[in-house]
Amino acid sequence: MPKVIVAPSVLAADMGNLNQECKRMMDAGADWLHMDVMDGHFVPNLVLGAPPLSSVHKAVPGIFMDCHMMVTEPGRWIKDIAEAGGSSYTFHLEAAYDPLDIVRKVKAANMRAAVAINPGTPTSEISNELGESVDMILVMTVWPGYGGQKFMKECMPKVAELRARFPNLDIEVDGGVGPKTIDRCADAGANVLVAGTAIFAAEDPKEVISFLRQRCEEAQERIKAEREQILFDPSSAIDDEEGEDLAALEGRRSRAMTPLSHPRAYIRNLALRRDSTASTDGKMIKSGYGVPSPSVSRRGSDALGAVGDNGVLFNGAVGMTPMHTD
Ligand SMILES: O=C(CO)[C@H](O)[C@H](O)COP(=O)(O)O
Repeated sequence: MPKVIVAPSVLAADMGNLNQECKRMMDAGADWLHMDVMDGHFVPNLVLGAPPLSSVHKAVPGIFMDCHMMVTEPGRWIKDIAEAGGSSYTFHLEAAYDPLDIVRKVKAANMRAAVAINPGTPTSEISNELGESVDMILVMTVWPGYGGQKFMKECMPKVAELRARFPNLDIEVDGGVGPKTIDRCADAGANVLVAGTAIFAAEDPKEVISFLRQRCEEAQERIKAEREQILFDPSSAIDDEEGEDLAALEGRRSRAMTPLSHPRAYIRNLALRRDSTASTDGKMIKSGYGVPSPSVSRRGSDALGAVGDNGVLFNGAVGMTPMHTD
């Protein structure tokens, strides 16, 4: 799993002292600073732009500015943000006419390229080509525009699905992330954690940053260990949260397992499917809940739907899993 990165969101900073606020976060152990840029059109708020970012870049040595562009014309600001010292440029998929072209331009400007999706945008909108061309995907866990909103846990299946498709990609979550919600994010597979209010308003930001990092690293270790155990002994894939095993779940599609209802078991079983598929060397691709489809060739499965990283079939086996709403 990729390295855990904690990025305080400056939306919750004292904007009149932005340079000082960013230094304060770096001293508290932040890896990146998440710079929210809003144009008043894509979101109903107006915040930041290249000049203040340039000032921060000059005043805070070694800062990594993770620029989240909540703007209607994402291609328009690439040069300005690069010249201001931006390290990463995240544009919204909803605002992009040609996302791959934006990615090319961002990389040509020597920044990391990332794409963001709003709570209402499904992961199916992110093509394999786009996912493989970016350095990071940002899954918004609130509707963008304002800090201090309630974390939307219903966005976690999207994180889990993207983690399964792109095992080594940075996956960022932003909105309502903090000590109370970190476990959901970490269990779903997020590794870049943006938190505004939870860090800036804390009495001890250092403590919050290290808590978020620690919980996420622990989840990564747990997922890795569980995955190794499954590879060693596939029959151990018992859902310890509900006491149900894979075989039982297969016969009960109407109460499907989802990342939200059974987060740890869901990720374990995605890994199991991925690895057992990979081990057949492309001769057999599994679909649904571990049901082999020997007649589906790699070419044939491409026609049915996308084959994700390591051969996971995304013709709906994961993406269209009925949601468990209770
Ligand atoms: O992009 C954002 C809002 O559009 C912010 O980064 C986000 O809301 C962080 O703030 P908080 O942690 O207080 O929710």
